[in-house]
Amino acid sequence: MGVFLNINEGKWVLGVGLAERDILHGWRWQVCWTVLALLITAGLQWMLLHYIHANFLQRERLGQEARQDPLTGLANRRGFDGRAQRACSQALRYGYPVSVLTLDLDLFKQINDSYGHDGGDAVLRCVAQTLQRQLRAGDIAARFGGEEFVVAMPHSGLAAAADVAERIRASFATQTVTFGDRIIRFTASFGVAQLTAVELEAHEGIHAALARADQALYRAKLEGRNRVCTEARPAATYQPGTATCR
Ligand SMILES: Nc1nc2c(ncn2[C@@H]2O[C@H](COP(=O)(O)OP(=O)(O)OP(=O)(O)O)[C@@H](O)[C@H]2O)c(=O)[nH]1
Repeated sequence: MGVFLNINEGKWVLGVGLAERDILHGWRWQVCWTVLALLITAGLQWMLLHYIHANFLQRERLGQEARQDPLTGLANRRGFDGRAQRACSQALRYGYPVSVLTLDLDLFKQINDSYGHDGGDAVLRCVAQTLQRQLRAGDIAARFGGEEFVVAMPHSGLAAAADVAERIRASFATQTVTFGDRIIRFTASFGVAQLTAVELEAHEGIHAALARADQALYRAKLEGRNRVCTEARPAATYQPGTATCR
């Protein structure tokens, strides 16, 4: 509080008011508290956002792991199903074909027996890498377990898919896996089938085509392995039980 006396042209003027220091004293504290409160709020918000982000990333990672084969990094059955289903819906909508191939390594037990489980695993990783190199970006490759792999190929009819399978087969047959100071050679057998219009439309129709590809694969094994077999007829008129090999 301040008292001011002003003598002006013989008149006395008395003024009473707060000193500048008193006014600013409260104001400064208010600013300090406000800034502190803002900083605390911002810190809490940052911590909350950080927690939500970390939680989101963890969920994403767990979801990814649930859809991925840990050995090869390819999709597992669950990952394949989701992506293949979407690919079939798109194919149906835009009117293009989808084919599938299944592949199974030949005499893989012998590889495990000769080079151990780690040697076998090295071959499985090599298979996955070769598939990723040979396939188009829109193709969906997966490991269903053991030495069994599948690929869904949007935009590929039966003949085109068989060509892709043949290219992969040839690639396997000529490449080697270096395991320590040893060289592992391997081959695989392939079955190929094209989804029918009904299968494209049906929920999980791709599994019917995979079953036909498996029948063709079985023929490939019977006929001597290291070969590609396709279902025998165009997908629209296919009767189960027939397959051609090359
Ligand atoms: N290294 C390794 N081996 C596996 C894995 N999963 C399954 N196997 C092995 O794969 C082998 C499959 O053998 P089989 O089903 O007899 O088939 P195959 O020897 O390939 O013979 P064909 O299919 O008739 O050519 C078994 O020895 C399994 O133990 C895996 O994740 N890693």
